[in-house]
Amino acid sequence: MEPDTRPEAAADGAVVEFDAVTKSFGADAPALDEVSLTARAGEVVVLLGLSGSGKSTLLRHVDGLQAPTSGRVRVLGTDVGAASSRELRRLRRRVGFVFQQFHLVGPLTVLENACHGALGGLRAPRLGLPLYPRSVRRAALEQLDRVGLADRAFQRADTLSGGQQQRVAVARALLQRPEILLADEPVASLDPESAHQVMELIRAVAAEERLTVLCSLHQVDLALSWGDRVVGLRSGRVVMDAPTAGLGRDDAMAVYSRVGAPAPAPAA
Ligand SMILES: Nc1ncnc2c1ncn2[C@@H]1O[C@H](COP(=O)(O)OP(=O)(O)OP(=O)(O)O)[C@@H](O)[C@H]1O
Repeated sequence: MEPDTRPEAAADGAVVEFDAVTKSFGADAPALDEVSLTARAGEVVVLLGLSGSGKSTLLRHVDGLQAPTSGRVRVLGTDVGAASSRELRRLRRRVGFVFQQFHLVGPLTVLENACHGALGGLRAPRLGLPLYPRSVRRAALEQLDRVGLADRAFQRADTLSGGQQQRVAVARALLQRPEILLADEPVASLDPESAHQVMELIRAVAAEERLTVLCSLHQVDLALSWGDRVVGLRSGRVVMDAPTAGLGRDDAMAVYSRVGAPAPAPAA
């Protein structure tokens, strides 16, 4: 039998590995301080922490938008700090990103916004829906169907509700056929019902595609409902790393206590 030479196939199934990662911006206290964590294929990891605790910085290291000051980040077999710009571009094609503010192009149709998920794999920029290959348009429609919005395909994106726009952003990310999905406070701008729908959708696609999800949230209840694991950050340090099964709301809330207050210890 041929040996499995795929670089991403770590023996323990780890697809994201942070090893003593510190990220400093100038003379300020580091945004990430000796962070070590692992995410495995198909795992939904929720990041909790106060504003400024380092959640976005951590996510930006996973798709190589930022490189560590020290320590090592390894994602799908790529050492992010040592990768060439070509290797980083290749990595980013395998990592989808969903943002709090959706980042759709409002005047364009829902379908064209979904098609943007294919841009990383196309040779030239596409201006206008007809310039996308038919296969891309078909795949984008399938993803819109999956998020329940196929009937809105030819509507302007900015005429949709916030929850619907975020579902379009998920469809756009899925068009990339990512192996990792990063979500930076994806439901912070949504009402509770829409937030629930978006988290349910992310959870469902993670299960169907064995996607690894890293998602920052401010809502502890959503974290406990939808995550497999909670990683708590405080001032750039991991102060909690625990499975959600058996984790109580008060345990998770301890992440938000101020410096000096006790918090659950990181998992061994
Ligand atoms: N490009 C940058 N230049 C300088 N400082 C930065 C930069 N990016 C982040 N920081 C700092 O790093 C720290 C962590 O920021 P980060 O955005 O990662 O926190 P966060 O937990 O995602 O916050 P929020 O919940 O408000 O989004 C903050 O002190 C922030 O000011």
